[in-house]
Amino acid sequence: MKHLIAPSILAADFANMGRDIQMLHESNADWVHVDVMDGRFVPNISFGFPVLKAIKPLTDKVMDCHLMIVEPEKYVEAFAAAGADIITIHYEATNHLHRAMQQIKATGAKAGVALNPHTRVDLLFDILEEIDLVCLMSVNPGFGGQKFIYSTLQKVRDLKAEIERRNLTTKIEIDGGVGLQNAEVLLQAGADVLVAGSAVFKADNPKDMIDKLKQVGAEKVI
Ligand SMILES: O=C(CO)[C@@H](O)[C@H](O)COP(=O)(O)O
Repeated sequence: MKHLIAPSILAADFANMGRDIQMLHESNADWVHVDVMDGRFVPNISFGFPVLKAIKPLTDKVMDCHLMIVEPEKYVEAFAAAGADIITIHYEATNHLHRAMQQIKATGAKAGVALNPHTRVDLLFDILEEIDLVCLMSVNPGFGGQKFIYSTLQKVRDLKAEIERRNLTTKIEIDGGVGLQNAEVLLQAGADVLVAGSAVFKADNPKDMIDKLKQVGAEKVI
């Protein structure tokens, strides 16, 4: 499968969000990555489902919602109703991951799990069949513009090997510090989706940067 690019609107200009979504709509981006932060699970507050609801009608791109919030189960239906196509919750934020995956899928959305940099990928293996997307955090969640944590690479390889061994369709998404400097090595390790915030929105030409990230075409070898 050709890899997908999901620009993170955490790095967009919040005063011109409509303009930035229009830019993504016209671009070759595959998904729009929506980072929801509550000031409790992470030490930052971004935006919630009212913003998702406002941007949803502006594009038909997949809305990839990453909930960095405590008690995510309380808000799954609200995010689905606001237009989330993928709802990703944190492993570290729930005691009932299997049930939460079922809850998300019951809304019609795809179900994702995000792992903080310190959380082992094998903790997901018992319920991997239930997970549509694993988002491996390659920075500590909460802020854009951080440095990529290189130990993520081995996690990508280990997870990819397990997904292929079991012939599953679970996608691997990498989130944090991703750009042209590490896209190729991430794809070689087995990544399917690259989230890029600063790399896209701080570029002189964001649409060109999206094209460049899409063109990184390494053969996947594990
Ligand atoms: O979830 C997060 C941060 O918590 C990410 O989605 C960042 O928004 C990615 O930003 P860059 O590292 O690409 O600037």
